Amino acid sequence: MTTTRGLEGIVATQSSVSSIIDDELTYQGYGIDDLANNASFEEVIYLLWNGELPSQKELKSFTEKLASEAEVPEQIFTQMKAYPIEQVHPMAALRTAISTLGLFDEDAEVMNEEANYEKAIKLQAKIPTIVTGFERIRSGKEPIKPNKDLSFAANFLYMLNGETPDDLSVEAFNKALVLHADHELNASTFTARVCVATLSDVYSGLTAAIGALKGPLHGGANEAVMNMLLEIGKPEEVEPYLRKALDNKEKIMGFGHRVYKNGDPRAKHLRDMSKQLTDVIKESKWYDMSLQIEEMITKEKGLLPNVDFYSATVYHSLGIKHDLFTPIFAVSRTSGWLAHILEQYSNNRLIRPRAEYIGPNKRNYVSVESR
Ligand SMILES: CC(=O)SCCNC(=O)CCNC(=O)[C@H](O)C(C)(C)COP(=O)(O)OP(=O)(O)OC[C@H]1O[C@@H](n2cnc3c(N)ncnc32)[C@H](O)[C@@H]1OP(=O)(O)O
Ligand SMILES: O=C([O-])CC(=O)C(=O)O
Repeated sequence: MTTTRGLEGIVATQSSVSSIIDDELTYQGYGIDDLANNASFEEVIYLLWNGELPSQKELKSFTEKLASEAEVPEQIFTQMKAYPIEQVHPMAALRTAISTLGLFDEDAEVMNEEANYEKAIKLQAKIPTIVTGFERIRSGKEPIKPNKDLSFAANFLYMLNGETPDDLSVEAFNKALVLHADHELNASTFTARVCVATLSDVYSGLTAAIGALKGPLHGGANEAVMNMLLEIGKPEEVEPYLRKALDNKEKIMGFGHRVYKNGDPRAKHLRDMSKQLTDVIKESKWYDMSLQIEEMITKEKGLLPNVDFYSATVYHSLGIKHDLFTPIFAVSRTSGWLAHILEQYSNNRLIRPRAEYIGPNKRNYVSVESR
């Protein structure tokens, strides 16, 4: 038996949802640059789940269906109000809320293609309401009901802040959602597939995926990037901070990638948005510091920024609290997780690899009195 640490390079499944070939990312064959520059997030969800971009008519009815499912059972919010809210990370709250949501779906255990697609719609529609509702509750405010007349991106910002967002914010947020929607067999998507490959239900798959995204080596890195920038504080501190971190062999959040060795194709879009948005809020120092960090880490370690690096300053510029960055990643990635869950069900086989045993040799039990 040979083991491959972290399953690096192992091809564990076939998928038509998204591909990374020669450092190029596509969703169902459409290049990420094309989608990021042109598509609405609603179109991307439809594409990931159906394999084709929607016609105008299909998009209209899909968008209406999503909007009609956006409210959540009041009990979700009642339960949140009972959490020890000041110690609860929003990703932990989201993980619990998605699991709880399953309790209120009478079809949670129904296992057929149509029922699973319906559950996908419900989950994608409700996750923004949950994330924003939690933020409102912990800020001592009431959750805001979804507005059916707004796009997915605009409605998220509206439910978060209680105001109709400006066009630039909506455009930037929509682009961020498109860029984060899917990414082949990343750790959280693999987690979702492993879970549902036991023929467990969609809610379990999504709950498992959220747990995997939460960690700082994966989706949690975007919050960690902002924490690093805050800790550094000002441009002149970048060099000494990084020098110390590198000397201590610390990981620099937002850099490196298991698959991309020549750079993450999503990063340039986020870098451009970060420049534009930090200028708008007159806090260009965050962008300048990010560039400085990029230059030094690339020069000294040969590492390039991943999707999490510049998304941090994009979300910060949109006035979003830093511990909501990863839940926002989850709102977007739910579309990809669900596409993979539906694909897994459609051609399922239990996922069960082997472990190379490195424990003690076989030995005999010794009774507790003789130990
Ligand atoms: C959406 C996403 O999930 S994107 C990734 C988000 N995560 C991060 O940004 C966290 C920081 N980055 C990392 O920890 C890693 O680059 C990962 C987890 C993304 C990829 O990890 P792996 O493919 O396992 O690479 P691994 O951690 O083995 O790194 C290889 C070498 O590069 C170094 N390295 C990799 N990333 C970094 C980093 N961000 N900072 C400093 N050194 C790094 C490692 O220390 C290691 O060096 P060594 O060979 O001297 O021990
Ligand atoms: O693919 C990965 O390993 C991590 C990543 O970039 C993502 O999930 O978007």
